[in-house]
Amino acid sequence: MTERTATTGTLSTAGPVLVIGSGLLGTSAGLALSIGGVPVHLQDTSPSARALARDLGAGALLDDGGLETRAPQLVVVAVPPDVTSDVVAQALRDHPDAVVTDVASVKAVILAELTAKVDAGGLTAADLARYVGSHPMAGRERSGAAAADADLFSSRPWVVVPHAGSAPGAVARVRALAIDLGSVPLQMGAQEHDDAVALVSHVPQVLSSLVAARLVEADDGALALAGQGLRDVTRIAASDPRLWAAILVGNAGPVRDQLRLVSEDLATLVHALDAAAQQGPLTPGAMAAASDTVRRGNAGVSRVPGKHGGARRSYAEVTVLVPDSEGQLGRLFATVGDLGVNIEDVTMEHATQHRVGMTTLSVVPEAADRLTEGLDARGWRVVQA
Ligand SMILES: NC(=O)c1ccc[n+]([C@@H]2O[C@H](COP(=O)([O-])OP(=O)(O)OC[C@H]3O[C@@H](n4cnc5c(N)ncnc54)[C@H](O)[C@@H]3O)[C@@H](O)[C@H]2O)c1
Ligand SMILES: O=C(O)C(=O)C[C@]1(C(=O)O)C=C[C@@H](O)C=C1
Repeated sequence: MTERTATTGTLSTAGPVLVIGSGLLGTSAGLALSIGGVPVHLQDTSPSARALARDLGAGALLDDGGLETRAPQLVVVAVPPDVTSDVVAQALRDHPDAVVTDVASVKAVILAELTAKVDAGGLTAADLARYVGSHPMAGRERSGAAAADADLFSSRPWVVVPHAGSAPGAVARVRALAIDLGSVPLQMGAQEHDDAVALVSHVPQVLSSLVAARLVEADDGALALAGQGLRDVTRIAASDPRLWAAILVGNAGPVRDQLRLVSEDLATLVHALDAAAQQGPLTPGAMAAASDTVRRGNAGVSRVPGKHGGARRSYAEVTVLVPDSEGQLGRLFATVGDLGVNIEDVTMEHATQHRVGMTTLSVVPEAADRLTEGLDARGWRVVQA
């Protein structure tokens, strides 16, 4: 977690802000707002979750007394998607002067549930005008306050999802929150959002989980060969099953549609590999189908935006063998800094049998030779590509 001290009055969000749900997202938002000098109140059905968020510096608790007495101006609901509409509706009723947003990963189902509450008389249309859904495209595979980070939202897209009746002032306040937390706000309708995240977030989660699930009964011998490819594909397979079950069923139609397309592609490849397995690798069509799978993936991955949401830039990679002991990685980074080179990205692969890590530094191509020579001259073992 990032250690930063509070600064007063640097954000445009007016407090107090009430954060309901003090897990990963709520605590991260509470930390960033508190550091920016905005008073934050925390609520959570779990006493231990809210106490942990308070102890980490994300805000104050009702249980402790001494809360800022002014009513909240903004409520941020950061609870699982399946309970979000109930919590949003209660917040709209309890805090009649506040704008209410939620950060759930699905949007259309929550808006439909809130609209149904208006139709049933449990909420007024004027209440609903103060609600603007949102979704920061930032997170990680761990849940709870302990994984929170004040910089979680930094440079990430934050989708602001107004509905037809949202008050313009409410939309502006949610956009301001996104900017205050370091994000880049984008505006979309609920269904447009859900279709987009099915493709870029929900299906990747399913496929990562399915690949990792194949490992459950794998031999230890096979697992000992695991390299960076497997680690890259399975990082998000460690995500919370309860949260993701609610996300997947909450966006069932768009996720099903994307998975059907993936499953058609998979069936084509399986068919070609079946022919190669039975009739030999050079059986007509097999190479074409295999290469097409990877080639279409190349075309897709080249469209994934790079760092800070900009166009993906090609970096040169310099791989260095780093002894797996205290301070070695810090020493490597310090040497790279002394050489005047900026590290754009870094990945580590641990050799399973030796106490050494392969550290791959991504740098701008112009710096690669200087870095390689400089590290070599200072005794680092640079692995030639
Ligand atoms: N995890 C991610 O990467 C990520 C990213 C973007 C958005 N989101 C969305 O943010 C929301 C929160 O996710 P998270 O990862 O912080 O989950 P989390 O499990 O870390 O935290 C959720 C918190 O909500 C509390 N809670 C549950 N029901 C409640 C209720 N009725 N009232 C008050 N508190 C309640 C839980 O006790 C828990 O502390 C979800 O809707 C999720 O879809 C998650
Ligand atoms: O980086 C991760 O670990 C995430 O899963 C983050 C991620 C994503 O898919 O980008 C996951 C779900 C959220 O709704 C938003 C962000």
